[in-house]
Amino acid sequence: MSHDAAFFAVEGVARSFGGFQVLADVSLAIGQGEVVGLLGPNGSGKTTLFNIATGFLPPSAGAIRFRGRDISVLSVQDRSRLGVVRTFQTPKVFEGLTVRDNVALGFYRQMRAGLVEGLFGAPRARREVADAREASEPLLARFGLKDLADTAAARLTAGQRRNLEVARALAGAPRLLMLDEPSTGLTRDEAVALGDMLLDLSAEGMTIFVVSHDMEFLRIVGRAHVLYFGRIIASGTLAEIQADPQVRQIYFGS
Ligand SMILES: Nc1ncnc2c1ncn2[C@@H]1O[C@H](COP(=O)(O)OP(=O)(O)OP(=O)(O)O)[C@@H](O)[C@H]1O
Repeated sequence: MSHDAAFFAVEGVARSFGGFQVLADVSLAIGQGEVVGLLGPNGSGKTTLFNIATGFLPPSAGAIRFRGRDISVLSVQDRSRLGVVRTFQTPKVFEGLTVRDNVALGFYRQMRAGLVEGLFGAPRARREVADAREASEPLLARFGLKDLADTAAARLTAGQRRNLEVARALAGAPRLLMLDEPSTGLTRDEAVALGDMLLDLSAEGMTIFVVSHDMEFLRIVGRAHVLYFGRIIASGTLAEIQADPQVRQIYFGS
């Protein structure tokens, strides 16, 4: 698969909170179709980098480029419309809505008008709601959620919630799928199943950027970067990173 280095790029990103520098001059690039990991100990700045990449936080310096365009000033919604879609460390689902409607909401950005209104009864949006629910069915099936489609999301297990969150993200037709600690809270079997699912998506051409410190889960990445105190200290294949003396020292403690 050919990798276009300009597909997604973090360029010289820095971020401070108060006087505390959390990210310092971070640059990395992801080619179209790649699966790239971001590792690092707790507090090294991984989630902050994700928040900056997706528009939840502005950087203090630097830029985010997507498909050649500087998207740094765009809102979360505008980035999502362009295809930069993320999941969260703690899955964000609408507890009171059914599993099906949680996935249906993921189709919202592709709709002309008020899916949210439609879910709450405005007649003019009902057609779109019906369409979104129908479009959700293949994703529900793919993520093993078909039998739970009419269940309130609040009743799901941690693994099911994670699958639901990823299914909803996919409903947004991402070009770049960003996952923050996706194996957290999953059993080993669930993590393996989710990793296999992401490999399938990658084989279909999806570009994936994943934060994780779960080395078994990270088998899915082609390359990874290691953050330490807000700087990238190593980049390469997982094997290269695992063999890096500095990474071994700070990350594995040996
Ligand atoms: N809004 C904020 N205000 C102040 N400090 C913050 C804020 N967000 C993050 N930080 C600090 O920035 C540092 C990096 O946090 P971040 O969550 O990005 O790290 P992380 O690598 O994702 O860690 P973890 O694996 O624990 O999630 C931490 O010291 C954190 O306390």
